Amino acid sequence: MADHTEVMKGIRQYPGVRYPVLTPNLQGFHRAVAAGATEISVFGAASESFSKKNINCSIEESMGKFEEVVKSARHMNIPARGYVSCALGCPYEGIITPQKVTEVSKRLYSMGCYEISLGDTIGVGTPGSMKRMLESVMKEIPLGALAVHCHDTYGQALANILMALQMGINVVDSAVSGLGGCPYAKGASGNVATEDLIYMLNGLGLNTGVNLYKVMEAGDFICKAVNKTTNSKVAQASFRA
Ligand SMILES: CC(C)(COP(=O)([O-])OP(=O)([O-])OC[C@H]1O[C@@H](n2cnc3c(N)ncnc32)[C@H](O)[C@@H]1OP(=O)([O-])[O-])[C@@H](O)C(=O)NCCC(=O)NCCSC(=O)C[C@@](C)(O)CC(=O)[O-]
Repeated sequence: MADHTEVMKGIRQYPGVRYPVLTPNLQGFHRAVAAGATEISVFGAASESFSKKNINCSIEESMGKFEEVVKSARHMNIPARGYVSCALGCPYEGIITPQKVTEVSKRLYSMGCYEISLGDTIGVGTPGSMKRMLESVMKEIPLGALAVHCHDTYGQALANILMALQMGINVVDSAVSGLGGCPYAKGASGNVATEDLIYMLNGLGLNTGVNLYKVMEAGDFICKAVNKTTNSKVAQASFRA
């Protein structure tokens, strides 16, 4: 968390692009706003153990902190997004019930988060568990306020996303080259690669407005910059060709 001020100051922000900043508490919120953030995100979990490991507080304590952040954001007309980590499984507790995910999602939505991103943080989900979890959450939160955030540790991300799309979800988080991953979810790989997601959506005839080739260029650039190899199958296949 400590360097997000530098990141915010270092990026060139384009109109029409959203740059939400992770702010788990008021301190982070004020720092993010001072650095020019125009959207923020609070990030809770459906697992007590992960909440304590990731943000050093219980789920209940985190809700108190998030309420302060979201209230301050609303006063400043800054949109607030909410994440629920471990929505399909926890590295410490294993299976997480859809009811628990729904309970945490409802808390975030009712405090004022405009969208709830349901995170399969360690990528253990399958289309079956994604379906069961979404069936539960969708009973309590409008479809238009839901997103999915799938890590690809077990190679299930695109299948899980397809299940979510077929159930009406139309906001999907991804990361170029499949970079990322949570430092407190041991062994978790990055989010689904944006290149692979765009390739699948294009194949479904869904217009994302995103240029796949430009994403691949960006992926190639950032992998070289951080000395990583891409996790994108589309990029690997395309660069081999
Ligand atoms: C939340 C804390 C800071 C609590 O950490 P803490 O130790 O309970 O906080 P504290 O209030 O005792 O402060 C400790 C130090 O952190 C500083 N501090 C306090 N708050 C902030 C802040 N907001 N931004 C920057 N610095 C902060 C504070 O100033 C102090 O600095 P010191 O005086 O020791 O120099 C810590 O647990 C933390 O940084 N957690 C985040 C870890 C992380 O980056 N996790 C990955 C995020 S992505 C994710 O969670 C999953 C997601 C969203 O991607 C979806 C999914 O895949 O599931």
